[in-house]
Amino acid sequence: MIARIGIVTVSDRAAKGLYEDEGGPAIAGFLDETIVSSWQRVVRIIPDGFEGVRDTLIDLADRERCDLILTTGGTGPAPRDVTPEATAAVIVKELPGFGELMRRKSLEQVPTAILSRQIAGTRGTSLIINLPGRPASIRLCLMAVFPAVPYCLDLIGASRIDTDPAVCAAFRPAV
Ligand SMILES: Nc1ncnc2c1ncn2[C@@H]1O[C@H](COP(=O)(O)OP(=O)(O)OP(=O)(O)O)[C@@H](O)[C@H]1O
Ligand SMILES: Nc1nc2c(c(=O)[nH]1)N[C@H]1C(S)=C(S)[C@@H](COP(=O)(O)O)O[C@H]1N2
Repeated sequence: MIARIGIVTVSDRAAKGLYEDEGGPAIAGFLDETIVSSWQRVVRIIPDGFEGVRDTLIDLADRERCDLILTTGGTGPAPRDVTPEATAAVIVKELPGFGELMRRKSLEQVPTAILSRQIAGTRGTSLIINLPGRPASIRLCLMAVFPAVPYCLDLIGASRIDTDPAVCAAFRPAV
């Protein structure tokens, strides 16, 4: 099966068209550069808000059958930042290591990295990962965690993805 990857920008202003979304294209650019096997993208740009983010994640996981879903935005402490809450409502198993590692790497870039409450987890055969809203954070965060993503997809029965080791070497423990 060809892997399907959901790319979700959660931003009030990008959803209204007040600025052009740079987060979704930054995620897609990383994936284009990194993944050498075939994959299909499913793109959404939605405003902040619990129900909208929750329903989008459920739609991408259960109906669109996305193997991997990457969100950007809405992870901070502002009142409308509820992407982690919506993600927590949708996942069955949390994978705390993803958020821990992304925050640790981001802290080398900005002290405000601790303000991101980004989480990750699985729902059926989908892996969902939150990224901060700042487009500059996306490559850094994905470079940190992506080596573990293909094996995680193997373990949950999702479609296989292969990466270019020159960009980001996937680690699959020998069996
Ligand atoms: N999708 C995006 N495209 C381009 N720039 C973005 C995007 N999301 C965030 N940014 C930039 O990063 C900054 C911090 O992102 P944050 O998610 O906190 O935005 P925000 O203030 O909550 O507003 P909004 O939800 O309307 O994007 C924004 O002020 C904006 O400059
Ligand atoms: N790598 C990286 N991580 C980062 C940032 C950044 O600029 N680079 N911004 C931080 C800031 S200022 C905030 S408020 C939080 C949450 O951002 P979000 O609400 O846009 O998701 O992410 C943090 N993580």
